[in-house]
Order: sequence, then structure tokens, then C-alpha cells
Amino acid sequence: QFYSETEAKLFLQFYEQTAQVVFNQFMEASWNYVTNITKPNREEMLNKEMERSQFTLYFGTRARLFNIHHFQDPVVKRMLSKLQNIDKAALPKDELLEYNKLLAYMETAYSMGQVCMSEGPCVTLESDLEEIMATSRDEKELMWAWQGWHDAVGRQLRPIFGRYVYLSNKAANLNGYDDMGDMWRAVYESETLEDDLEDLFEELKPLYLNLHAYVRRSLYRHYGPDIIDLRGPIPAHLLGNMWAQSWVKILDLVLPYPKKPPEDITKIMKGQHWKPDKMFQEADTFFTSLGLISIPNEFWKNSMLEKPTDGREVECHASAWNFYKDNDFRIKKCTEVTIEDLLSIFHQMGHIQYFLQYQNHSILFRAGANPAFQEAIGLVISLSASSHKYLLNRGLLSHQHQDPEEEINFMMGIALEKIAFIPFSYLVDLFRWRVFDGTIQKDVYNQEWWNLRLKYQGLCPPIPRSEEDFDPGAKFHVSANVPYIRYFLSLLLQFQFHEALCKASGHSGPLHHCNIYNSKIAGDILENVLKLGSSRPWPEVLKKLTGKSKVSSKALMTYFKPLLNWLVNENVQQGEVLGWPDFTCSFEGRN
Ligand SMILES: O=C(CCC(O)(O)[C@H](Cc1ccccc1)NC(=O)c1ccccc1)N[C@@H](Cc1ccccc1)C(=O)O
Ligand SMILES: [Zn+2]
Repeated sequence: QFYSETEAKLFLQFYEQTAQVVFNQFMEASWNYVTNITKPNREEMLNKEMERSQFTLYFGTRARLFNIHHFQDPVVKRMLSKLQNIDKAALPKDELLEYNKLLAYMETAYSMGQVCMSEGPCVTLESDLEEIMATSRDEKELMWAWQGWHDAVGRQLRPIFGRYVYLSNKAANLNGYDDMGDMWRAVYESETLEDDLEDLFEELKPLYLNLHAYVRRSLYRHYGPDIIDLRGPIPAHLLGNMWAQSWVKILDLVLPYPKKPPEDITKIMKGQHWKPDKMFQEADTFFTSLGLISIPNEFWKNSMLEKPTDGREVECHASAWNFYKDNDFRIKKCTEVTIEDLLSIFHQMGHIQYFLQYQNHSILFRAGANPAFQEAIGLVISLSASSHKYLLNRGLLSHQHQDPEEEINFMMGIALEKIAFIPFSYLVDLFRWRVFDGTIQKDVYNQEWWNLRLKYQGLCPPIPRSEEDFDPGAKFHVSANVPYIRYFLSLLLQFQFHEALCKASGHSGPLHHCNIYNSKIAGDILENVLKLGSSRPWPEVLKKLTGKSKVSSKALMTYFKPLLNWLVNENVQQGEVLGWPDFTCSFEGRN
């Protein structure tokens, strides 16, 4: 029987009231688990997950009874269509329980992952192994850390990932999607998403290839011809990061003008006795300087801002939490006092600011305009926070480094974070979409992963890999079933937002000099976007902010134009080959 629009509105009100309670209980149980990984907490989390799924199933099946095509009110239509996707709750109960146990197992395998020395202590990812990957310049030590982590975690996921794919796809089918990749992509409400992404990647490729060639030359100078082939891919363990997704930690090896090294801000922070609390205060101050909402007191009481020292096992990968209950918003992060962590805190606080801004919306609209918007907010602020103007003003630099050579050094630092990230943030879901749609079968997961790592990032594994390994599983988001394309899109959006907010706040001069700190105009524009949550289609929200409704690489290219000119000139002078025509991964030079 057809239900009227009026009945739909009553139905949605009933959903509102009950959803807050169910969601809150689920979030509490999840939080208790990831901040204290024990068997009882895991059981409780699984129970609350089942309850939430029953709730979603109840409302989702009823929402499907409404024929929304006849409805007038666009808000009611949008709410009901969101309710109709019930994700994994569509699975039969026994398979849902199996799926939830699989997900918990994969995420916990990652969070508890560690590498043990032949005799003596074991080391964890955050922050022992990440510290080695960032600071060691000894190729053998880097290989030990890289292989240790990838073997320890990836190999645990290998035997069950196929089952995870099967159940994911079954859930997607039960929601009317071809496969889980199809369901993940649907959130962007665009038929041309995949083509648009490929076009954007092609536009950015020259920038990446020039950075790749330049960095390869620097690594060649340090590690020599046995390890680096100037016409080939770069071994993945030499780039300062476990996944080679950010190369900022090898800035010292690649600095364009080594006679003008940038100040070590981590050293300055430690010298000024910065503590994690102060780092979070710093980020909060930035948001309030824009006229945005300050984090509530509950945040300080309820968050986990440092890795516990009481022996508790925790999931260290940072995340922001909405408890759907009176101002209860938290961040879980194993904070270290470093400039990287300060910028990462801006990222997490961007999530919190979105929660704060849309908290009075219907629960169905308490999300980013799309997942990339959620990721981009904090990044936009951290672009300003990385500027010399801001750092000088906050006492984190002793003087403005503005001569042309220092400028290039500065932009290189930003490029090692942002440009290096382009291909990685693109390929992670390229891989998973193909796993979900069956293009990549489970007997070739690992070699297909490395085919993509070669094709898009120009990387090789440091040692030969086999199908006993499952290297994509060594990345948090793959083990935690978190989509990744949001980060590729947020990379572009952050520069579009930055350019628009800088313009609105009256900034003139190069985009990389802009710092929107204290700009109420910029804050006002941001507030109007964040308050909308996911209540309006994201192209409309993007147009409100930037005047354009499409994701574009233009602003990013503008920001890095001076550096690209320098890189092209440098690479031409060195006679670099762009790309990796010697495409085989050579492992000789290894005894
Ligand atoms: O994973 C993160 C940061 C964690 C997060 O804030 O994106 C977190 C990921 C997560 C963790 C557990 C469950 C789901 C997602 N996302 C959030 O905390 C979050 C996301 C959306 C809404 C609310 C909170 N960054 C990515 C990409 C990145 C971002 C920025 C700079 C560098 C790298 C990475 O490290 O590879
Ligand atoms: Zn995030």
C-alpha cells in the first residue's frame, strides 16, 4: 500500500528520536573497544553493532515502502533515500555476525600489529616503526621495518580477505548495487565519477612525474646505483613513510637549497615544552579565530589524546568521534609532539568542527556534503597553519624565510606531503573497486596491488613479494574497511577551498603565502557550508563555497606553479627521464 508524504514525515520523526539512542550506544561500545582492546569489550561492541543493524533493518525496510518518486518535498525524498541504503544490515543474521567478526579481526590485527627483534623487544607501528621509516637512512634497517610490518599484518589478512569481499558484495547486492565498490562510489552521486577521477589524475601527472624524477635523483645520490635506477621505479621503503604515501620525512635528502635549511619546528615545539593538550588548544584557537565553534569542555574529559601508558592495547590510528549526544565529541590519537602531528590535529579538528556545525540537523544529514568534504576541512586550515606567516605569528619560526631559494625549499616541503600523495590516494580504491567487481581475483591480489603501485606511483617493493603476502592489508584503511578515494578528492578540494577563502579574506599575492587566520569572512563562508551537512547535493555546496560546482585541479596547480617551474628546469638540466621506462623491479645489490 502507498503511504502518504504526511505519514513519511511522521515516520522520519520517529526515526530521529530512536536513532540518537541506538547510535550513541553503538559509539560508546566502539569507543570502549578501540581504546581498550579486550575480549569483553569486543563482545560488547559486536552486540551493539548487531543492535544497530537490527534498528537499521527495521527502518530501512519500512522506508522502502514509501514510493518517493511521487513525493514533492525534496528533503523528505532525500531523507528516505538515505534510509533505504541499509548497508551490511541487509545480510542474513548469521552472515552479518560473521562479517562483523571479520571486520573486527582485520582492524584489530592491524592495531595490534608489531615486529619483534630476533631477541628482545617488539616494536609497534605508532610510533616505533614509523619513526624508523621516517628517520633511518640505512637501507637495510628500512627494509627490516618495511618487511616486518607488511609480513606481520598483511599475512594475517590474506586468508580472510576473500571472504570479506564476498560478504561485502553480498551486502551491496542486497542494497541494489552491483558490488561494494559500486555502493562506495554511489555516495558521490555522480555517473561520471570514475572518468572524472581519471581525468583529474591525468591533469596532475606532470606534477607528480617531475617530483618523482627529482626525488629519485636525490635518493640516487644518497643510496647509489645499486639501489636506485635513474630510469626505473623507486623502492618503496626509502621515502620516509611505511606506505610511501607522504615523502615529507626525506626533505633533508631532497632539499633544493641545502645551504638554507628550514627551521626544525618540531625542535622548536619541544624547546617550548609543547604538550599534546597545547597542540589541540592551538588548533581550536585557529577555528575560533575564524569565528567558528570552540570545542566543548566534554572533549577534554572524554578524548584519548595520547597513547595510554597503563598497558592498554589501543587502536592508534587517529579518528574523530561523534556520540550523537549532548556535545559529546572526541578525538582518539596517539599524539607525539611534532609538527606533523600538529598538522594532523588540524585534520582531526576539522572533523570535529563539522560535527559541531551540523549537530542540530536531522541525524540523516549529519555527515559531510560528501566524504571528501569531511576530510578537506581540516586540511584547508592546515594549509594556512603551514604558512610562514602563521608559524611566525605563533612563535614557531624565528624569522620569515622569504628569499626565492627558501621559498622553493618551503614549497618542496609541502609538495612532498601533497604531490606524493596524489597517486597513492587514487590507487588504493582503484585496487579495491577492482577486487570488488571481480577484475582482480584473489589469487593475484598482491601482484595486482604492486602493478598499480608501479603504474601510478612508480614504486617497487624493496624485496620480491609473493601471493603469500597481502601488502594492501598493511594499510589501515584496507584493514579497517574505510574507503580511500575521499582523500584523493579532498586533496583537490582543499586547494579549491583555500583559494576561495583566501580570495574572500582579501589575500593578495601567491596562494602559498596565504594564511586565513583571524578572517571572520572566511569563517563565515566555511560555517555556511559546514552547517548544511549532507542535506544538499555536494556540487551545490561546492558552488556556494568556490563559485564552481566541479572538482578541479586548477587551484592545486596554481599553488605549486612556482615549484613545478623549478622542478622542470632542474630535471631538464639533469637530463632526467620522467617516468620509469625501466619498469622491472631490480633486486640485485641485495646480498
Ligand atoms: O586516515 C587518515 C586520518 C584519519 C581520519 O581522520 O581520516 C579517520 C579515518 C577513519 C578511522 C576510523 C574509521 C573511519 C575513518 N576519519 C575520521 O575520523 C572521520 C571521518 C569522517 C567523519 C568523521 C570522522 N588520513 C589518511 C590520509 C591523509 C589525510 C591527511 C594527510 C595525510 C594523509 C591516512 O593517514 O592515510
Ligand atoms: Zn579524516
